[in-house]
Amino acid sequence: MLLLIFFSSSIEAKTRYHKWEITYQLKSPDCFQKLAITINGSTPGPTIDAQQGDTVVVAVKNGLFTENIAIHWHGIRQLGTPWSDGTEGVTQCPIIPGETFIYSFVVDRPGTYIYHAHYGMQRSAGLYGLIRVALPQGEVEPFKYDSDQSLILNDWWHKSAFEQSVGLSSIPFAWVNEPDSILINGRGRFNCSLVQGGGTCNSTNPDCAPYVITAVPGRTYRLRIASITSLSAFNFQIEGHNMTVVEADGHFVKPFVVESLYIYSGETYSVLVKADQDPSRNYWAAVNVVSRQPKTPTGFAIFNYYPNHPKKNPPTVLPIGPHWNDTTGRLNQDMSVKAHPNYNHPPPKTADRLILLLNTQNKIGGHTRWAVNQVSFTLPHTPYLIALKDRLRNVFNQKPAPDTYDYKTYDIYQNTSNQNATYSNSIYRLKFNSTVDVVLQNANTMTSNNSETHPWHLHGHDFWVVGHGVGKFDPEKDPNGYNLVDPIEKNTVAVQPYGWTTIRFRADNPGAWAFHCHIESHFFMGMGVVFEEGVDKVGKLPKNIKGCGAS
Ligand SMILES: O=C1O[C@H]([C@@H](O)CO)C(O)=C1O
Repeated sequence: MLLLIFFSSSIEAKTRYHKWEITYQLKSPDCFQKLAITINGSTPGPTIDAQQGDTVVVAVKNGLFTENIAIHWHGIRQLGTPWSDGTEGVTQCPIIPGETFIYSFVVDRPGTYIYHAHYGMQRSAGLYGLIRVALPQGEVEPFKYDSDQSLILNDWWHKSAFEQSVGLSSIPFAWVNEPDSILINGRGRFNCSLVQGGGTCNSTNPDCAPYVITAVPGRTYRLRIASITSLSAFNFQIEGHNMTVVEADGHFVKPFVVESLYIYSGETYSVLVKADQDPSRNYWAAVNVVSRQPKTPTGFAIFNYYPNHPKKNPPTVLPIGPHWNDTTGRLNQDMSVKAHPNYNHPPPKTADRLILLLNTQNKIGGHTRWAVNQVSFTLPHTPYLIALKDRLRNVFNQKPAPDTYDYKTYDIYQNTSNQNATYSNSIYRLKFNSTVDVVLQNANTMTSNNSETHPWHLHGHDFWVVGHGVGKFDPEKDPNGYNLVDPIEKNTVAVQPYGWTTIRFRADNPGAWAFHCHIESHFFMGMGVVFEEGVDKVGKLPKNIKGCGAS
């Protein structure tokens, strides 16, 4: 009998309740004091730990005085709960000050995920954290480790999210510029002697003491590394230690070894690191900006060999990482990530629809914007999920968004300053259960000889990364090179400068789902689209997502 009770409780899914209050607080994560958006007083917010199959319930109270909020559960597919995706304007109305909104969703896959604000530019104000989903009782990962630790990487500005968003939407345009510092688990280091124009900066503030990972010599550490940057692509390394990549965006990877790991905003990886170097000293864990000219000092934590003092600085200089402009190195890593042979679910061999998306930077009516097939995305006042389900037709542009661009004549190396793009909130409607290929095509920006890296994130799905290439995608030839054998499944993938990336997914999750560049300012400037599938199959919408626009 006892055994029976034990058995049934160990397989029963749990409900994990969290009660959060979102408030502004003065914080000094990089020694410089700034107003940050916190969860129960902290940034990053609390880690959500759960087990596969559990239901996570988060009651979010908006304790900001004058700002709305919404929180997205990044990498969680929201099967059957599309209204809990937390995407303001797409799946819900924002949570207004003083109101409490209850998110409730099932974490259906083990792995490492993120949560973050999905309203305006609030992510860069500090509203983010980690979600770790363990395997069911009795199951183990296809790799071994002695200890499981997490590092959440971020970029940080002293300017407020308000000042940034006003700059981005003004004429003349004011770019957010490179971050002031890099944060590892919410800790960074700004050189206080560089503070201009006042402000409080205290280099001995314990808030900005470097994060320490303590390792026992000979042991193997699983490090879950997540990037939630608003802009930067990073390279992460632990001086002198190789890392074996074993997980990407919640999927087990065919293990491969790197000296350093490239990680883009919205991605998560697990790596295994063995503490097998000289145990008489500590080592730097270093984070460097790549793919944009780095103007931000190297971020660092201390990889501390027990029993050395955790605050003992390594005797070496901080590693500077690979050259920022080494696109080949980054593309090589992109192509090395494949599904683990025992967890491989190959994609359908053909797709029912091909959507070619050209990413360009444009001027529209004097504003600097990003566009996809010459359409710069704007969010409607009535969230799509509500408009579609309740058949409110005049609340967004009903004309389908364009499936292609003029790929025969478009020169991806040309400067886009003379291109004419338009604003729209039109969407892509996908046939339920169809297989869709989306090719992300990168191009030159409005600056000559410049093309940037964009990490694209899909809500509500994982996709197979079936191909990456350099130059212009050729729909006749390039699909012949697709990996349909063991492509990795992910929710975020980068498209490299002047390159292309193809993802394949099944439109099998009823709802309305954003697909966008995970650089916060780029989505703010229009770099995104929305897919709808099977909205007629969505259950009754909860009332609490409504109340804005025509809803
Ligand atoms: O969207 C962007 O704008 C700037 C620059 O292109 C114009 O100032 C930049 O680097 C971006 O990524």
